[in-house]
Amino acid sequence: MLINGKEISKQIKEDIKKEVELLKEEGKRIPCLAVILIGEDPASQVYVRNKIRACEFVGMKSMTISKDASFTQEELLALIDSLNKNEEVDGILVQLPVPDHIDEQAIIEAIDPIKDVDGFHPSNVAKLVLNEDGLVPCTPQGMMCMLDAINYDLDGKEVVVVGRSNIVGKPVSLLCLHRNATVTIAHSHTGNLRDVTKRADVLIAAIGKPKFFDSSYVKEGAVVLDVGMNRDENNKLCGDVDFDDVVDKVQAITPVPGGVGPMTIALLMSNTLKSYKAR
Ligand SMILES: Nc1nc(=O)c2c([nH]1)NC[C@@H]1CN(c3ccc(C(=O)N[C@@H](CCC(=O)O)C(=O)O)cc3)C=[N+]21
Repeated sequence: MLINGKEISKQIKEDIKKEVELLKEEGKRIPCLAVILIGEDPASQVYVRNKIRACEFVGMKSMTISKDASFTQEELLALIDSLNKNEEVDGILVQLPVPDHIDEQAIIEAIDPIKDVDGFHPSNVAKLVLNEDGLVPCTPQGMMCMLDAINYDLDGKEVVVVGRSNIVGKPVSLLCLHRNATVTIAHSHTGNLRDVTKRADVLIAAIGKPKFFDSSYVKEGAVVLDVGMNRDENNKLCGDVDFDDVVDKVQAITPVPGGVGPMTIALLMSNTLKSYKAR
């Protein structure tokens, strides 16, 4: 079974669109997302454009603030401060990665946690660890929605997450744990990775290596969620999973493109609406 992220994300955005339309009918203020892009990375420009397009689809306002790569950390902190204070702005997203001369963690911590639609601020991270209500990173949330879409119950299941980033690996592990899965986090220092991943009822691939996981890494009947966003030898978009090799062995799998990526954007809209309501 193919888990169609494009379709599931469309449904989520349709629901948000209805909520925003209701706000408009009631004469209320419209939710607004501010996206900051530093530098000219072409991939980042594509993602930011997709985010703005999603705002238009759901009827939200958006602000794109593009600065060239020489923009300083002090200037960026001042910009974030002004957006924190701007009553019209509900969500603030600084597109990552930022140039080397900017301290990423300092930027994340400068964003008002109530406007932190990425869910990367330490106070939102703490809430996630404690299973309290807060803003949760978009990609991990999107993956939970994909499991919900196929009615997959994580309770008692073995989940193996490969990758330990703050953006994907760690938060998705916590979400699975909170649904009573047995969670293993594997990474570049894991010995016998194949032995670990072959135990997985749910395999979450988030290492950034094109087509790394072939069928020898996957248990028969597993569910595979592919977070990879890579280019293959023909410069075609591909995931961390060798889709063609794995597809016949699994219960369900997410494609790339059209899988986790579109879900990330839909959940960004959802987080922006959540920030709006909280404010
Ligand atoms: N502060 C911050 N927040 C992020 O959420 C964030 C970020 N920085 N930096 C970069 C990564 C990457 N990311 C993607 C979102 C959507 C697609 C997406 O829509 N992908 C399409 C294909 C897009 C294409 O054609 O290239 C798909 O998979 O079907 C991909 C990648 C968000 N990120």
